[in-house]
Amino acid sequence: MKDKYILLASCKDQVGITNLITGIISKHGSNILHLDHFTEYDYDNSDEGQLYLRFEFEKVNGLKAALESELEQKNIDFELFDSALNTKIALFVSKEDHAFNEILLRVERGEIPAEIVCAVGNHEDNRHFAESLGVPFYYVPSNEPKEKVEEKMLAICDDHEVDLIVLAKYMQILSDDFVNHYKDRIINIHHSFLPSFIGANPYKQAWKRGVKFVGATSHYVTADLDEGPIIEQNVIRVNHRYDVKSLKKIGRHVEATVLAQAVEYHVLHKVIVNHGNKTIVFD
Ligand SMILES: Nc1nc2c(c(=O)[nH]1)N[C@@H](CN(C=O)c1ccc(C(=O)N[C@@H](CCC(=O)O)C(=O)O)cc1)CN2
Repeated sequence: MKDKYILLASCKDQVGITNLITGIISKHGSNILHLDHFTEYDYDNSDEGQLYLRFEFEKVNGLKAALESELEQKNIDFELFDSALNTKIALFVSKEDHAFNEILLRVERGEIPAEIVCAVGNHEDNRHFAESLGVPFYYVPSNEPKEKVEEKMLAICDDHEVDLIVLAKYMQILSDDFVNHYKDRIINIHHSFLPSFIGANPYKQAWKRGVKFVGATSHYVTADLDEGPIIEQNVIRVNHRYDVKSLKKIGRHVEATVLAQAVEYHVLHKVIVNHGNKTIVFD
């Protein structure tokens, strides 16, 4: 497949933006391969809408610079990605392996177009599987002050030029400083259908509540625990016969697939985080 650019753009909704961008692309002789757009009007203030756009188009000399110049002049927020450059992922894990293995295997199979450059664990349990796939595993125990633990993890991520951190059931809360290093570039899998059951032990909370569905939510990580912009969710039916152990068992499959789908959306550059702590996930 030919290399291409992916453009994510957003601005105040107004006539002519799509025409402006398609005009620049076409003027450089590039073929538009995909185009998607969405306009959101505030529920309380229907006067001002926000336009979100996603383009895929052929790489052509001079086009990147021309687009960057024009979009900056027009105060359009944008990110321009080169499909030839794979996202570098750091996988963080504690003890549970289901989400960790799912991401490793999907990248290994080429189903998720990315490169897992390292794994970081606060337990040694998942070292063997990571190293069996050639992924360096760094053991960073969390029995030291959080600041020291995170200093080590940031250094590992810097050394590997990490673009995206994926928390595959990593069960330590990251500090504001750490999260700010990777704004909208840390994806977590929470083992409940948020906003239900935030925090620790969501399956125990769900069992006590007598729910008829359990679920999982993948979201960008912010300083507010489990409150970040939601990328993907799913649920599975349960009933009164499920104890907490059974809920956890059936939930593992949902957690792994929801996280994998969220990571795939991100590395395909299909996600825009809007100002309202929500996401637009393009087709
Ligand atoms: N800054 C953030 N860090 C993390 C988030 C997040 O949303 N923001 N998600 C968690 C994962 N997680 C739920 O999905 C989660 C993990 C652990 C706990 C928790 O309370 N753990 C310990 C305390 C650990 C600590 O103090 O570091 C506990 O059980 O008491 C709650 C939710 C990953 N990090």
